[in-house]
Amino acid sequence: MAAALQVLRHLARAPLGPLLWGGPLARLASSMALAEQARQLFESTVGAVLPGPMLQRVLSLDPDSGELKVRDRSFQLRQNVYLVGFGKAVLGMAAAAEELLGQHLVQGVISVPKGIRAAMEHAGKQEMLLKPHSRIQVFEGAEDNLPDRDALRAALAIRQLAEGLTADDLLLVLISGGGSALLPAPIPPVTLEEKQTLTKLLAARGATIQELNTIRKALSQLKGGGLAQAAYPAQVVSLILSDVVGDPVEVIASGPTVASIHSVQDCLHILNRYGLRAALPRSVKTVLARADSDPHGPHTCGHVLNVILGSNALALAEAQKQAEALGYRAVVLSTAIQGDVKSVAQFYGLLARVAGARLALPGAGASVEEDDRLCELAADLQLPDLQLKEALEAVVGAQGPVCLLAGGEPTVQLQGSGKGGRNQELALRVAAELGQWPLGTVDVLFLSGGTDGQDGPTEAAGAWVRPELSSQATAEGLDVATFLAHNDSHTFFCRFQGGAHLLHTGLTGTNVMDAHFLFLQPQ
Ligand SMILES: Nc1ncnc2c1ncn2[C@@H]1O[C@H](COP(=O)(O)OP(=O)(O)OP(=O)(O)O)[C@@H](O)[C@H]1O
Ligand SMILES: O=C(O)[C@H](O)CO
Repeated sequence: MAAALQVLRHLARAPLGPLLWGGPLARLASSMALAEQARQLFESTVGAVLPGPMLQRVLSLDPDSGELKVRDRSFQLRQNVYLVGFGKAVLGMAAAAEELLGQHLVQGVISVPKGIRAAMEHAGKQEMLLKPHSRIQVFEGAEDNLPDRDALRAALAIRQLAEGLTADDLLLVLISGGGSALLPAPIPPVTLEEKQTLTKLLAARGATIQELNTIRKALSQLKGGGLAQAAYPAQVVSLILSDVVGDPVEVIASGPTVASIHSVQDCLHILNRYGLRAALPRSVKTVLARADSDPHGPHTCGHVLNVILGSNALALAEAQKQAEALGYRAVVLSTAIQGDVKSVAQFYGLLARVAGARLALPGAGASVEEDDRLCELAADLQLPDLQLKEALEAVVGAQGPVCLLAGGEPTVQLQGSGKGGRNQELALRVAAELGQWPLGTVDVLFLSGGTDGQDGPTEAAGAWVRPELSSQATAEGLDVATFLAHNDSHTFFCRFQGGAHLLHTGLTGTNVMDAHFLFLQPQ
């Protein structure tokens, strides 16, 4: 990485190319207010992964022959399709699937978050709702993303439907983030309450989603390939909307149609790591001990086709196209942003400084120390797909407005009892970082938004900030550091300039993690 920056320092001092800034595209870019462009770009990002368009990209049905195409695979339909689904985005996915399948759909059961139908109705999003005489039965449950009795009822109805299928049937499985909590079917004698407690403890102690879902799979009848097994010998097609970095089908919603490859030893390591092994309920120990000597071995899933329908990468690819159409030089930095929100904010703050300096003074750039520090921050975050060198090269070559795009899911270690979400907290922390640097003649805006439209337990999707935010807030009597110390970013943004920096979309009906945009515009 340090070598990459040496090259960039050289590039930064190279003679200027033709001056593009001031051309027609750039004029278009400057004609709309930057904040409005950021908002519109976020909407386009979400629009690319809405259930309807996503399904239509992957599925097509020939109404005459009844041939269903799923990417390059074909299935002959003869009113033999059943549908199950679980996840935060599944209501809209089911509506789109029912519309497409028509009379071929015999019956369906879906498990979706409590209150989602009322919220979609309230927002006037008819396309996210099932038609009045739908063949799909809807269960709502898992309030606060935790498995509950309602979700258990849904899971049992889904299992029953799957178990009744024959070799002539096709089961369409719709999966999205939040699916684990919406499909709880603990293996007896583990109870729902015991599973809920273990899940909560693991999450509170900082277990990753990979670790959490490894444990969930070991204790569940339907996760880790159990649903596919229940549906055998029917053919199974799973359509998956990814909310996990890297789109691992075995992790998303705990992979109900993907054979689990984890051993009991893997589970014990995880439970040890979080200090939970000693206090395990007897039932959990019994199920783990039984799994070790299971004569049937892991579930086999040869009758299953798993397809990723949509992801953060797909959403950002659309954002990149839209930003370019607005006259920006747009680069996708990473779709795997993870790590503590403080480190992520430091990274974006310094990135703005380093990139801004290159844009303002193409022959000079930032200091060697700043370049090196940026590399260190990037290395600490361990982002497998980071395109830092490419992004900085693009800045040097742009000589006009630049938009750096990224996605993922940073984590917030909650210390205060304030109201916020990881996107609003990230935006506020980035504002505090930006306030430290003299960015001179470059206009900077950073936006962070959750693609599901709800950031933490707030009504906002996220927020956008500029370098002058901290000083403007001080003038309004608001101290950014105090709000951050209490994880109170939402309260801050509600008060600051009357809430003008909040990103409000309402529930979007989709969910592919978060999107981050960094805009840099020479003045
Ligand atoms: N006061 C707060 N400040 C900052 N972050 C918070 C606060 N309260 C909750 N959070 C964060 O919000 C997240 C939970 O909210 P949310 O439901 O949007 O995320 P999620 O469960 O990961 O779902 P999704 O991935 O679908 O967005 C957690 O990451 C949590 O740390
Ligand atoms: O449901 C889950 O397990 C998480 O949202 C990850 O997909």
